[in-house]
Amino acid sequence: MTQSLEQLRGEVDALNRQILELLSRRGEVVARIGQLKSEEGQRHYDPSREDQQLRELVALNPGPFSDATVKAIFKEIFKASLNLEEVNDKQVLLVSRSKQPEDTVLDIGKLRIGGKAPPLMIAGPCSIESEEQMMVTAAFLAEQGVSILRGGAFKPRTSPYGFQGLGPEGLRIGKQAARAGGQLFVTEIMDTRDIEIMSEYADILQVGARNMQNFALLREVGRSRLPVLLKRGLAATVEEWLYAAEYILSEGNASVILCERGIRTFEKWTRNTLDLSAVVLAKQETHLPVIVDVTHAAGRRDLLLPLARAALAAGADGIHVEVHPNPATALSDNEQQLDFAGYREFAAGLQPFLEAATRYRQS
Ligand SMILES: C=C(O[C@@H]1C=C(C(=O)O)C=C[C@H]1O)C(=O)O
Repeated sequence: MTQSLEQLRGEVDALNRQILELLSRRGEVVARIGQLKSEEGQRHYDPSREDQQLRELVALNPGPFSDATVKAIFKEIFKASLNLEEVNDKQVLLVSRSKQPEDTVLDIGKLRIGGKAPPLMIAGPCSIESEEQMMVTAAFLAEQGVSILRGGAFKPRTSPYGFQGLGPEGLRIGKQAARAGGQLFVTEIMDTRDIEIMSEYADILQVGARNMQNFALLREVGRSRLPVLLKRGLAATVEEWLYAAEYILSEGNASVILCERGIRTFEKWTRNTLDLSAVVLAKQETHLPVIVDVTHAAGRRDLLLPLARAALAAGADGIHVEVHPNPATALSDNEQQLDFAGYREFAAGLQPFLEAATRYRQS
């Protein structure tokens, strides 16, 4: 019996349709497996399960394809399935753009952060040291148009013997100074037990780099209704950073600002390495505002301005920089904070870039 080419091709087409239908059904089942694994916090990739299937398929292989070919084809199917599981997993993240395509814009007091809003400046000393220090700084920064005053009352110090901050008294001073300067006050929370007192004084809660994966703290600030500034951990991948933000959103607090502050690398000439691709990625993958802390990224004053310019060009929604009336006498980070003259110069050098970024964002 001779069959025409056309007939045989017709048969192949029908088989293709069956294979496609089976593959699609398989994809749906795999996606369900993926969902279960996500819920249980399990890894998606499971080589022993893949191996078990390959063995069974080889044992059943009737030919004409060789065992190696069957294995290669199925490995492709496993790879595609794994992609499907992971894509589905990403899509359910509340922080992701696929969940919310439009930018999150935070309205805090009179301030807007994110979206098309002009990039803003967050500045102030590393630690709150005295009322005078904060009042003078707030007044100077207000005159410079800085809308958010920073200052730590609880300090995460490498050594337990380092200055640990003024605590509640520092919070009171920080808020008083910010109000005098017409600014919002952002300060770091380190302990879940401080949430009440923090809520009394802070306009924005900062979760510091060292606490980025303090999951209890993330959940606690997630249950609060205050905006949260979430710094990226010293050695955190972008994925870990975004999952940290997810903890906060998953508790019902959608007011999160991401802050890239440099990561640890082998480089010694800077304190940390500013990861601008993380800024771009975070802007692309999430709908949250992203700011850049140039002080901690560089750890040296001479790099602050070029890095801040680069951050704005990369799409940052704001710049965070440390300013102290007299850095030489500061109780922490005295190598890297700017004095007032330094800030003036920094702000003047950044101004054209801020204006360009503002125009670009509104175009
Ligand atoms: C679907 C699963 O997840 C992944 C995909 C597999 C597949 O496509 O068969 C097998 C193992 C995992 O790498 C699973 O674990 O069953």
